Amino acid sequence: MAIETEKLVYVVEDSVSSGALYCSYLEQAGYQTRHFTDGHSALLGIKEQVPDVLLQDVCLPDISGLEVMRFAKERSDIPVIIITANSSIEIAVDAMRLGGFDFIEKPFSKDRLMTSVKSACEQIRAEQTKQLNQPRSVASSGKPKTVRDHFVGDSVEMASVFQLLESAARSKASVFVTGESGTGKEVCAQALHNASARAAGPFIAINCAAIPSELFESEIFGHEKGAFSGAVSQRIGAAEQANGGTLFLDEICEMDLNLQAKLLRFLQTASFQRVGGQKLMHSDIRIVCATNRDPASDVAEGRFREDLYYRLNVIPVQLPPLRARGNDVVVLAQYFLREKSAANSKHFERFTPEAELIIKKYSWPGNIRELQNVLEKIVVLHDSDKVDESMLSSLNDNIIPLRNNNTVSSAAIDSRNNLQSPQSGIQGFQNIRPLWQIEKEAIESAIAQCDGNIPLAAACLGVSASTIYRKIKAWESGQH
Ligand SMILES: Nc1ncnc2c1ncn2[C@@H]1O[C@H](COP(=O)(O)OP(=O)(O)OP(=O)(O)O)[C@@H](O)[C@H]1O
Repeated sequence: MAIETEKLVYVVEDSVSSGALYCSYLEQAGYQTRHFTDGHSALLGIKEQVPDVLLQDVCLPDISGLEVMRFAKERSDIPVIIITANSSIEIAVDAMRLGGFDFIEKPFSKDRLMTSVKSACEQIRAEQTKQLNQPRSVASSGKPKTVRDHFVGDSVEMASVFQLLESAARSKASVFVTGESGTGKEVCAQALHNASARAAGPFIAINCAAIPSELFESEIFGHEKGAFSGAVSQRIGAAEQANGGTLFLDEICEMDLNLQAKLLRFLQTASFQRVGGQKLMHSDIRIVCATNRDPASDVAEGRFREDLYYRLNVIPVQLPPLRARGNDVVVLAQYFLREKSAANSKHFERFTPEAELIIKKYSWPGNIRELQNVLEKIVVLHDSDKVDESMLSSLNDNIIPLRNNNTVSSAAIDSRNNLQSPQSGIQGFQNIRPLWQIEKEAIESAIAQCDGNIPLAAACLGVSASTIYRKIKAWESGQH
């Protein structure tokens, strides 16, 4: 408490009355404040003394708010909270990408303002603690904690991802992770959380594809006892559980439009009500969301709200597929081989050069999850110190080998393009069944063998449970 009450906050807001109001809220909570009504006087003030936190409007009468932010950040990497009107939200998003800490939209409540400033002060405190502890942690662990610690692989292709995550870790900005299934989107969200000032807080993950739409609101915002039939006791939702930490919303594009509106309101106000509740609750969370779809086309087709997408996509992170990560595939294969070998008391140590070549050439449509599963199977089924070509024969049966790192063989593409619709059948090939039918049967058989346990069936099939839920949904709606 003592640290927060000593903090100096500069308020840069051209409206005299609004600025005075923000200052009075802050002073009531014990912060010291200075109010500037234009950009130039703010620059002079910063030159004289850099504040601990800068709270600033992006639209100023003389210069751009971004210039004030840049000027302050050149002197000291302080948290900058951007105030924005709905019409200037694009500038606010740019400011976040340039290192802003948080942005709040006018009109906002006192609570929204105080939550943001408090969270900025917590970030300062966490950074100070990190700096104090660094010599000790460097000595004990060999290097300070970064997002890279949670990822195996160090390809050039991933370097820009790491850089983006490192800067995102220092703010409260929403992060939108896209990438094919199994590329490590959840690993990414967890890494971001662990490297941020919120690391000591909770990390709550929700899979939007796995929750029936009628339970979704309660899952995120909780409910009061008796709110609906079946609500036998009060339930704390994910938004409340994640207070002070990170809420990871996986498969966000599966979220129902109705709930998207509620999530948007929550992002704008940082407040919500439990289902059936009257009380306005507040929660200070960072949202990380992910999808393996193309969110922009979901927006274009009206399945995803554009305004929500805008707020979530402040820091976009695109995870490259495994086949585009250069030598990472070999590094990851070696890592999983050692890990699975130790877990199964086996003695695998390496790959033969031929096996390594197959691993490099395979397209890995299931990405890292598939690689992990293939190696686990090999370790369980064989006893040796090396993985050879024969152990990877299942890959040869099922794959379209890559000509080079990123492109599928053009002969394979040509033959696909020449196919007629599977239902129509091609003369002389009636025994060949559509792939979706075979896939559906394989999935249904796995679910039956696992007594209806979809996550277990998904694990056995080497895909995520959300992939199965998505396919079931598609079959139900007559798509495949
Ligand atoms: N760089 C990495 N290093 C080590 N393990 C990884 C890495 N990336 C992913 N994994 C592992 O691969 C598996 C899949 O990762 P994750 O669940 O994060 O993928 P995803 O992209 O979220 O998948 P989906 O879209 O299907 O939900 C997990 O077991 C994860 O631990």
